[in-house]
Amino acid sequence: MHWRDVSITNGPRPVSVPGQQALYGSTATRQIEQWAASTLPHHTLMSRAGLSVARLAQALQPHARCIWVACGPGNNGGDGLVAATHLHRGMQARGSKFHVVVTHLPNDGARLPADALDALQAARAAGVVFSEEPPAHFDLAIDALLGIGRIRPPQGRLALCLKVLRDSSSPVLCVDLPSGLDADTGTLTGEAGAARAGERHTLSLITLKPGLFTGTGRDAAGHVWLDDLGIAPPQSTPVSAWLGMQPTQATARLHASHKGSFGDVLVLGGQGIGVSGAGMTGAAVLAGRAALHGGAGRVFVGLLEDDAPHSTPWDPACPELMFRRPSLLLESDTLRNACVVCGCGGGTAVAALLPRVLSTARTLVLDADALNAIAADASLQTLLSLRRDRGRSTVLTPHPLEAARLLGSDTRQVMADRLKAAQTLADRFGACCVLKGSGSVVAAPGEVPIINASGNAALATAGTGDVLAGMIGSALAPLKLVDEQMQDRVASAVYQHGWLADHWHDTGHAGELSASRLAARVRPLAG
Ligand SMILES: NC(=O)C1=CN([C@@H]2O[C@H](COP(=O)(O)OP(=O)(O)OC[C@H]3O[C@@H](n4cnc5c(N)ncnc54)[C@H](OP(=O)(O)O)[C@@H]3O)[C@@H](O)[C@H]2O)[C@@H](O)CC1
Ligand SMILES: Nc1ncnc2c1ncn2[C@@H]1O[C@H](COP(=O)(O)OP(=O)(O)O)[C@@H](O)[C@H]1O
Ligand SMILES: [K+]
Repeated sequence: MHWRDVSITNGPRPVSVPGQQALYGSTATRQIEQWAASTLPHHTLMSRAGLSVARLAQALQPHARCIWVACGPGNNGGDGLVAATHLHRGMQARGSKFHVVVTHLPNDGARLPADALDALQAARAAGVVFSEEPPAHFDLAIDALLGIGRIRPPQGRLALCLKVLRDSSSPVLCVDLPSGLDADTGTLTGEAGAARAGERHTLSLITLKPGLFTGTGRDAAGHVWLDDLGIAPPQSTPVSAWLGMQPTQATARLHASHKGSFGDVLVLGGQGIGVSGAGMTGAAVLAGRAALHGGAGRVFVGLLEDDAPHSTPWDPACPELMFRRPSLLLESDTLRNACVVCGCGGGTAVAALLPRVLSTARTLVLDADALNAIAADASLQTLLSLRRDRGRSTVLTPHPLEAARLLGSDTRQVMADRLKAAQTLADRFGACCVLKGSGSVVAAPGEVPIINASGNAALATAGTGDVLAGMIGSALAPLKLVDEQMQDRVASAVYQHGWLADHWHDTGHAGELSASRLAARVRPLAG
């Protein structure tokens, strides 16, 4: 996601502050809204919301001649009507070439909410122009059709307006949420799909919502802005998720440190071409390189089903990697003491190692084929679930299909509620779970999940998940008692992974992003 800074002295601000931002789902937001409304004069929140929308619209398109405001049947539409009234007054003062057009879509036979009705009457009294149809051309559209209210599948004029908004090559400013986006899950209702054509902005009101940052939310929302409307959520309101935007700078290492200070990583994976005919050696090498660049003191790689048992594998681009036969590694202290990254390119061969790995490794990152093997074997699931009680730490790094296999569901169900899928896996297996994809979710047992704010589709290329597994391995390797710090530490690695993709072209001409180039850019995390 690219945050854009627009100069506004008060009101909305761009969401680009490092640290963790609280996200509140629709239920929590409604609680905050109702609590705030009960302490303020009637119509205050909608007045503030509409003014904020109008100001941001002006800042985004100061020279717009025609602004189309699409207003729905609820309070989101009310916000749009207040904004339209402010914009209309401003445009009127500039002359006859400038105008605002409102398309208002009340529900047949249903009453407008009181605030929205007031806003409609004020807009009419101010002389705002209403039209049944969107104008043929507009320089900016304001999407005030649907907000955090209940969403039904759109039909008729509502569906048509949504399509015009989603196809618009002119900028669109969404009020609170892109209409049709579920605030809690980031799934989008309606057939038109996420906008692809023009610039998109979303001004989130009172709270930031999880759905803006995961699943299809990021594409639908574009640049996200927040105006809290002067409301600080009460401490008692539970946070639904955190938006993870960790700093990535490494701190200087102490002079009096040695390679043992930074821990060992042991990568088990990379099945050779052997009997199956499908070689995936590179996956383990990528994880190993990432772990090394991520600051691990030593990195061992155990390749599975070695093709040429008497040859000595090595990585010419990264000769620091130490290759060992898995049979030796499984019997060594390294398995117990290192952070073990297991499964990258593990193929079918990894299943045989898992009983020993699950019972012995102190800290374990399970990726790819290790997850598939566990999904297919109830006894491995039991071993995994027992690890936490035995004082061992585990990270699962599934992409949505791997998550679906572990959950016994399908990818559609996982994507329908990514936060829930990640949290279910974390709670069920007593492990930290990174559900990968746009807006990766980092969940831990009994903790509020973190949605990662960095990364983009340049990462959708083979091997970047192996790099992430290695990065998490090096992030956890130096820690002794990791459980308390685990989720934040893992989230920092996930953030750096995405950050590197977001800043790929900042430092010269490195060519397009590939997994091996990505691994080479990894740096040790702070702390
Ligand atoms: N209250 C406050 O203090 C503040 C509120 N604020 C603003 O209010 C927004 C929440 O307002 P809201 O609760 O009215 O929900 P919103 O999403 O606007 O409308 C839901 C309506 O849409 C309708 N509908 C849904 N699908 C449909 C379909 N397919 N076809 C047709 N109709 C459909 C649905 O109809 P129903 O299903 O109930 O029949 C219902 O009537 C929030 O996002 C923020 O922008 C801010 O101003 C801050 C202060
Ligand atoms: N569109 C995207 N936006 C953000 N991150 C993405 C996107 N596509 C892929 N990624 C990230 O790239 C990595 C891909 O991992 P994975 O699917 O396991 O690939 P592989 O198995 O090829 O390594 C994950 O960290 C994922 O979150
Ligand atoms: K909206």
